[in-house]
Amino acid sequence: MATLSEAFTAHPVRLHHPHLLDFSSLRELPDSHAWPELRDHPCSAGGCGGDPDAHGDPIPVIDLHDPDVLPSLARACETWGVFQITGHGVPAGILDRFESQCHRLFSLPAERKLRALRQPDGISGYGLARISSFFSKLMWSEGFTIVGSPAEHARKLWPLDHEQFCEVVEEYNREMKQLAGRLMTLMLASLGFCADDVSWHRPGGDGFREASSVLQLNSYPACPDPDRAMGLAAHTDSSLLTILYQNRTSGLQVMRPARGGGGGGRWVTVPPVRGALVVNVGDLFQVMSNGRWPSVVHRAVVNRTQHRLSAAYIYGPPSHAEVAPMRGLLGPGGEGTPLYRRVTWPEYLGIKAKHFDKALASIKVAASAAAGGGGSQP
Ligand SMILES: C=C1C[C@]23C[C@@]1(O)CC[C@H]2[C@@]12CCC[C@@](C)(C(=O)O1)[C@H]2[C@@H]3C(=O)O
Ligand SMILES: O=C(O)CCC(=O)C(=O)O
Ligand SMILES: [Fe+2]
Repeated sequence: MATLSEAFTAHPVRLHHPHLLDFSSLRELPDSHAWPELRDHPCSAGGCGGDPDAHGDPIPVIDLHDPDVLPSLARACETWGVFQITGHGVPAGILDRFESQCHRLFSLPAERKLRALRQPDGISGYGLARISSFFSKLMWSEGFTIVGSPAEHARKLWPLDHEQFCEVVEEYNREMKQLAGRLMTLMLASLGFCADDVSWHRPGGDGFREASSVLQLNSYPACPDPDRAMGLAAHTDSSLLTILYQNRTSGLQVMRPARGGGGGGRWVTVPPVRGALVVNVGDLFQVMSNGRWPSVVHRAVVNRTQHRLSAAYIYGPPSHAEVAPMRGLLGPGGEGTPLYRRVTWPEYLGIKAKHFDKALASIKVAASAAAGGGGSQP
C-alpha cells in the first residue's frame, strides 16, 4: 500500500484550476513542472551565490547619496541593465511590514487564494505568471498582481480583515512611486537629460505623478527538485524601470551577454543585500535610450529548502503618453536614427502579450525608414 507521501507524489493536488498546484502537498516534481535543458541552472552548475561575471565584475550596488551616483548609474545601465540601490530612503520598517503581508498572503490555504483568482480578461489577482502561456512547462511559483487598490481582491482573501494588508500595500506603493520618480530623474540625468525632457513630466514636487504602475508579488515555495524546476522563466519587463524587493533567499539571476555582442552569455545571481532594492532597466527605457540601455533579461530559480518572496514594482508612463527614443540621443539636431517607433504603454503591453520576447524587435523601425530620422521626446 502506498504511504501518504507516495500518494501525494503520485497524485499532485490539482486545485479547481487546471494549472495551479498546492505546492505544499508535493514531495516530487510533477512532470508538468520539470523543465528539460536546464544545463545552465545555477545549482547544477555550482554557481549558486553572488557570483560576479566572468570578468570579476560584480552587479553594482549604488548608494543614491554617493556624489558619483550619475556616472555609476550610467555605467550600470549600459553594461548590466540592473543594479542594486542603498540610500533609497525607504524605511526598513516598511520593507519588513510589507514582506510580512506578502508572507501572510501566500501562506493562506490554496482554496482561499483561488477565491482571488485573476480573471482571464483581467490584470489583478492571484495566478500563474502571465508569460506561462509561452512555455510548455509550468513554473514553480505563484503570483498576485495588484493594479490600483488591492481592496477588491484582498476582501476575497480576508473577508473579515483585509484592511491590514491594504494599508501596508498602499504604504509600500506610495514609497515605490516616490522612489521611482527619483530614479527617473537620476537615470535621465545620467543620460544627459532633465526630467522636463519627458513629455509627461509636470512641474512641481512629484513631477512624475501621472506615472502608472503594477505591483507583482511572487512566491517561490521550496522545491523538491530545484535543478529541474524554473521559478520564473527568462524575460524582460515591459516597464520603464522595475524596483524589485527580494527576501533574504537568492534566486534572481540576470543574463550577462558575452562581450563583443556575438551571442551567448551567462546567468549571474543578484545576491540579496539587506535593505537594498534591485532596479531593472525595462523595455521602455531601452526604447527611450534608443537601445543604449538594454532591458535586462532575468529569471528566478528555486531552491530545495527556502521559501523565496519577491515583489516587482513595475513602473511606466501614464497610459496616454507615447514613448519614443529621446531626440537628443539621435544626433546634434535630432536628425539621426531612431531605432524604435513610438508606443504607449498599453499598446506595448498588447504587443508583448502577443509576441513576448520578440516585442521589442517588432517595434523596431525598418532600416530604410530609420535613415529618415523622426525621433522625439517620449
Ligand atoms: C503590466 C504588466 C507587466 C507584466 C504583465 C502585466 O500586464 C502584469 C504583470 C507583469 C508581469 C510580472 C511578472 C513578469 C512578467 C513578464 C509577467 O508575466 O507578468 C511581467 C509583465 C511584463 O513586464 O511584461
Ligand atoms: O522573483 C524575482 O526575483 C523576479 C521577479 C520578476 O522578474 C518579475 O516579477 O517581473
Ligand atoms: Fe521581471
